[in-house]
Amino acid sequence: MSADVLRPRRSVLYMPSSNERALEKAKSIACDGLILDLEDAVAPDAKPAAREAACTAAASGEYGRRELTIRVNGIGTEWHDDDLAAASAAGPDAIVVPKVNSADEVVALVAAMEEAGAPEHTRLWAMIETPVAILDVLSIARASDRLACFVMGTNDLVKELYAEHVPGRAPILPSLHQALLAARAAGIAILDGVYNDVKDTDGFLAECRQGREMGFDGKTLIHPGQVEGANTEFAPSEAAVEDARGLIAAWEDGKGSGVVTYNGKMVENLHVESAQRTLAVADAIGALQD
Ligand SMILES: CC(C)(COP(=O)(O)OP(=O)(O)OC[C@H]1O[C@@H](n2cnc3c(N)ncnc32)[C@H](O)[C@@H]1OP(=O)(O)O)[C@@H](O)C(=O)NCCC(=O)NCCSC(=O)C[C@H](O)C(=O)O
Ligand SMILES: [Mg+2]
Repeated sequence: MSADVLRPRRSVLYMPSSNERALEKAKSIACDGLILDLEDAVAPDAKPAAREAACTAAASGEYGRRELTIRVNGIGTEWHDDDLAAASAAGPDAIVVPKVNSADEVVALVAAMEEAGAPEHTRLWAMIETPVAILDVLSIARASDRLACFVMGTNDLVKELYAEHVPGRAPILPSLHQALLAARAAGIAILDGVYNDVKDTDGFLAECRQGREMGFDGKTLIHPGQVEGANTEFAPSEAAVEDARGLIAAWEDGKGSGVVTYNGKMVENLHVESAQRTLAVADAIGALQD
């Protein structure tokens, strides 16, 4: 397991880069990552100033352990090229590109980042939020070593499918699973989409739990009030850590046999590997400092 794959991404908060107060506040929010937005959350008139603010923030080194990313405007928009060039030069941890639709687009994005002088540590994160992306998601996931993460854009996906936002998300589960399969096959991280109702804590926590059970690494968020819940739901619980330790101990006690039981359940090598991953994730979270 590489360090990058294990980097905690339980809570990744979007914020409009045009909102100076929010950019300042973010320095003390306990999220694992930030997406400084230049796209949907920023009005057309405010985009040039927002671009400058995001790039200044990314270059400032003032966001501590938080993984700092900039979401540029989409390919083909009037702002995209300038956003990508400026963000590349600023050197955030990643550049998030909305509505990525093909492997060719990934290759072209990486070439443009390199041409604009993006430092090696600046990765590409691709938003998966259209039907065409879902239908070609494995080739997108495998298009470049610089692509480190998928971010689900569930609002755009619901819109494009003519679907509806419903509890349990049945209309988009096949798409979410398809993207998860591709991310895991390619060995990259994947973040769940946002929960729009910032006042509905129960609904938000239920959706976090669902995302974690499906296999997402974390959730994208739109409000600071969602951070604590995501941090808790996407971290292994104390019980899960204890269970993982017990399972590994039972396996080691029965060394030599291909299968043992723990708490009455069959344990094989693959369960041991899952338990080791749980402990590695818990350790990576435990090592975080503010
Ligand atoms: C959703 C909001 C518009 C709500 O704003 P507001 O009503 O002002 O919230 P509060 O009054 O509760 O705010 C309390 C304080 O917290 C700060 N704040 C609020 N949101 C953020 C944030 N995201 N990051 C940092 N700080 C934040 C406020 O400034 C208040 O601070 P203070 O004044 O000091 O008390 C608002 O939360 C918001 O704008 N959220 C982000 C929206 C956004 O970025 N949208 C775009 C990304 S989502 C998307 O596009 C998904 C995808 O593409 C898809 O297709 O699904
Ligand atoms: Mg979107």
